[in-house]
Amino acid sequence: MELQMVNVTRKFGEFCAVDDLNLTITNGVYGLLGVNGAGKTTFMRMICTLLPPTSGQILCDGKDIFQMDGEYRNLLGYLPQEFGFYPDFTVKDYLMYIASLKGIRPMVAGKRVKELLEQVGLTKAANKKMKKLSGGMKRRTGIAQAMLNNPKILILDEPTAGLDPSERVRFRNLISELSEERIVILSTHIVSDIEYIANEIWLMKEGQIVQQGNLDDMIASMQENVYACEVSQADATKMMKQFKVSNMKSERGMVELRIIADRPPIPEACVIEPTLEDVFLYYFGEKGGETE
Ligand SMILES: Nc1ncnc2c1ncn2[C@@H]1O[C@H](COP(=O)(O)OP(=O)(O)OP(=O)(O)O)[C@@H](O)[C@H]1O
Repeated sequence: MELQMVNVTRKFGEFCAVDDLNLTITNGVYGLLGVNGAGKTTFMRMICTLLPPTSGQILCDGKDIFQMDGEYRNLLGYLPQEFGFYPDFTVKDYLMYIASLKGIRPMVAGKRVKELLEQVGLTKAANKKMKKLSGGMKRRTGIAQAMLNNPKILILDEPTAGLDPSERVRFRNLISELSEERIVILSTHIVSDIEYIANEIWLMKEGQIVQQGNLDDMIASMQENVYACEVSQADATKMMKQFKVSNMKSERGMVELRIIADRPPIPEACVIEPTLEDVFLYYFGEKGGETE
């Protein structure tokens, strides 16, 4: 399976939300990382045929997805940022209902729902009402509905938003498990989600992919170093204005700073190994601790 984006652009009036994207996507997990408003949802809605590009084409194994119609939708599973459900439906009824909307026969659907409830760890909650579920359980139900038709392309828009750390880890593991033999594209602005599970990372800024590759490629693309140093509170305040500070931690009256810069911020600073969070700040952050 291959998805190809060829000069894909989406404008809203004069505003360009997605700007001339060219990507070739094969099986694997792709992490779309960007600040709010970067164009992630617009990008995903186009791949799901919910929004046509203003210009350019999206091809699935060489065929235009907007012309494939039902054939393409059968290949697709989508978990939107906010997914609608009837609060009084039980988890099982909700999944059976979505299965019927997807045209899955009741006999097949019953078996599939059972399998998926098992896979997402919701067997015991099958008869719980949707309104009684925790945030993590709701998201797991959301992923189960996206997986009903065993899609070859799975699109997850901010799947871990609002989850607590243990739910987030559990959800990440689930996504990794589901990623065998399919294309999974997930968007987030939570760096660690991507760091752990994406084979390829796309950094999106103002509608463009400014950098793509695996974690090592991302780190290698940085033209600056990451430095660690320990300074007084007064110096830390000054340095915050001067440099991109990716972390600060106060300890024993001193402040440990993690700084992204093209030169040592102070002579004693030592170079340390960058993380994806540093890369994110390198591309998106500003000096003075402000981010876009
Ligand atoms: N229907 C629309 N009409 C006008 N502008 C839109 C529309 N949809 C999106 N935009 C604009 O396009 C830009 C990209 O929006 P998009 O929702 O794709 O970003 P995002 O990266 O998903 O952000 P977030 O993380 O906040 O969801 C934003 O500036 C948004 O205001």
